[in-house]
Amino acid sequence: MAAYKRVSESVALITLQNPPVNALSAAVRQGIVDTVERALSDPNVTAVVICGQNGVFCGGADIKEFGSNMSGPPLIPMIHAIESANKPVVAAIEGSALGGGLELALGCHYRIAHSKARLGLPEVSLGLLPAAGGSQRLPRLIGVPAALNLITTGRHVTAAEALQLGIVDQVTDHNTVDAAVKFALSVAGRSLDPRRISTYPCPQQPDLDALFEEVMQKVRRSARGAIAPIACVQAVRAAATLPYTQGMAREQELMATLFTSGQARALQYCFFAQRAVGRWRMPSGARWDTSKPRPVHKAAVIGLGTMGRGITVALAQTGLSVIAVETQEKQLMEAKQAVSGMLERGAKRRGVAPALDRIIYSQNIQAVADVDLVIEAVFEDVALKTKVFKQLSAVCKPGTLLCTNTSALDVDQLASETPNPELVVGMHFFAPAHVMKLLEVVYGPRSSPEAVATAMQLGKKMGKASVAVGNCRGFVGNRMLKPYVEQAFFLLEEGATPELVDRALEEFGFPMGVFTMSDLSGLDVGWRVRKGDGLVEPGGASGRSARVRQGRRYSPLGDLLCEHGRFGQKTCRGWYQYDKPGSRVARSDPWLHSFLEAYRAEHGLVARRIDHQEVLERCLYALINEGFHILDDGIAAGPEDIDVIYVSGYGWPRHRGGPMFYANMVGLAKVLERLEHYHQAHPDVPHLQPCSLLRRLVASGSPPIHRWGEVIKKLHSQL
Ligand SMILES: CC(C)(COP(=O)(O)OP(=O)(O)OC[C@H]1O[C@@H](n2cnc3c(N)ncnc32)[C@H](O)[C@@H]1OP(=O)(O)O)[C@@H](O)C(=O)NCCC(=O)NCCSC(=O)/C=C/CCCCCCCCCCCCC(=O)O
Repeated sequence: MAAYKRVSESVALITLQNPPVNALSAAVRQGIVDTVERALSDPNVTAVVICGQNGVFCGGADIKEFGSNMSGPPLIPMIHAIESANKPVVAAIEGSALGGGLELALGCHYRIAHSKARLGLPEVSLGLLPAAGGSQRLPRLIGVPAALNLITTGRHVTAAEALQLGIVDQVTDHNTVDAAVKFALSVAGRSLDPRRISTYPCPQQPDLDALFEEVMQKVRRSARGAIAPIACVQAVRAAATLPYTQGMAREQELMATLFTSGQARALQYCFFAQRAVGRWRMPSGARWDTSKPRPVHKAAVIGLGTMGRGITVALAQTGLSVIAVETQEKQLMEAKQAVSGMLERGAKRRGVAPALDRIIYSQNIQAVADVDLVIEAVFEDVALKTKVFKQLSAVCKPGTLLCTNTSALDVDQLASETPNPELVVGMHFFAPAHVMKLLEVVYGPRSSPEAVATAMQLGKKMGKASVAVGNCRGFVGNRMLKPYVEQAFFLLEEGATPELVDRALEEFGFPMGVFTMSDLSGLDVGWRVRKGDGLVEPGGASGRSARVRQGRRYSPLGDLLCEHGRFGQKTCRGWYQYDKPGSRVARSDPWLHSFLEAYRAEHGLVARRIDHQEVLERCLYALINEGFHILDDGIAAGPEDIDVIYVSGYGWPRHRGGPMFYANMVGLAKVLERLEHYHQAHPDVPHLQPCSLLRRLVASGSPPIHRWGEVIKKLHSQL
């Protein structure tokens, strides 16, 4: 809807009303059409101001409408009617002007923004392009290079940058609507011809072809198979080379392809999934809306290794006071230097002062006595972590939340070592912790809803995609990773190379394949875990038992590489070879290929031809199958939680929506059939045995993903 009011006698004030972000639903579009017509036909009105209620101009087209039959007036003629008006129309931009919201503003003759407003054309992140004239008007207004940057990245700009780019005409620190009304009165009666952006020629750009070629190459590289960024470049090219009307036709043509694409569905699902995980719930019935978080002003980090340093930076950048504790003096000094460096670099990038004075460093755990929350990030050793938790319980003031950053240990066990297990949760950050978006908040059977709410709120403040999950081995992300990596090892045994497996996964859209990832994170990490699980036998054992452990198929390949001192990038040798320690350039290693041949010969394995499809099906379906187990066990509340974890922390291509969404797109019956096929071929691999939830979903007619909850009978947990 849109409200209409006359202000200052001759200004028509149109207010978009669709909380919370005034999205351009059918009713809002109808409201705009009606009120603009009314203003233009009223002889007492000399100018028009369009604003949004509750301090938000407009969050763009209503994304919820995209999946349905769209009715109501279309955006393009509506914006055209505004641009062609014979009275000045001024957009008063507060809060956000995004997507269709900014396109609406670009149709206005003038734009006044509040200094705190953000503007952008983020359609690309929804698998679309700015198809209400945005791809044609923005380059005409600010030039091709700047428009390409905004439209292909979807980034939001501040009002100050928008002013600098020429997107807005004025920025105010005061009441935006008042400023816009005053401005509208001052320009009433002036010729509007120079203000209609669609009539502008696109600013001349030397060597246009070379520019588009360069941008297209860059976009293709970073898109990892996403089609919308490429369509965005093509649309801007149309703006730069064609008259406006033809450019608009091209914009529509490109949009028609994107609008119905699976990628757009996946990306729009991700948008809503990211918001849905904030509405967490636990098997006990505790929920986000009934659990009150505690205020956290002061936090502590225990252990300043790589993870502890990143967490310290993330907390300080969020505005908290931080006590950073490291008992080893040398390590403390190194950490102090590293943390300061990270804070300084981050502050420089964001144009703010570094938060150095928010951190107090100490060698003494007693220093954390008055903090509201502690994050323990000491070495991954259960005895050490237990000792730290006992010390913290004795030192901290009553009610302090105790969080562990463990990635593999049992959160319940640590909680049981404290007198107040209800105050214990896992906060599983991902390295580097100040950069990576994902945070798994792990609750145990005795974690209080208040503790979970506090950790979730802190994660949100830190700008993390925070997902509440139950406690189990590997939580959600690493638990699903295990069968994925396992399949990759088996594929090597059967005839694949690391290069082949990685290429298939990278073509699917992962930033790096499983073996490149393993080299980056260090092969010794998994080796240590497997040793702890009693799986490693020196020399890989021999005879029939060599490839069987604990009654199931096992590949000792990773262990054997570690025995050769091949730990990945840090040792210049792993699944690939590297020129220097830490180098990111993975080169094929003939040694590895000979090693694989010798290994197969020793174990009587005959290499066969393996294609990309098999790599994808075996690795991805095994991972997805584990996702179904996780849902069945009640460890994740819904498929959205799993998908947000994989998209935010494990490099799953966003335009494929996350593993559970992908399974839904492929078709659950197909995933089931392929798992059955592979399990028949490899009966000694339990991870390939289809999960009963997957069978139940298929038997229920494969409902759409938002209705899986009806089949996951009840949220129960193994806790
Ligand atoms: C920055 C925000 C605006 C606000 O952030 P914040 O304050 O943190 O709040 P959130 O939690 O994010 O959001 C609050 C709730 O609001 C919901 N929300 C937000 N934005 C929208 C929206 N645009 N539509 C619907 N709902 C929205 C959000 O989900 C929250 O609710 P809940 O918690 O989930 O219940 C931030 O929200 C934000 O960034 N929003 C998104 C901004 C954005 O991406 N905008 C672009 C939208 S796409 C667009 O505008 C496209 C325009 C082009 C024209 C489209 C024309 C379509 C028809 C063409 C058809 C042609 C093809 C024909 C095919 C054929 O031939 O058949």
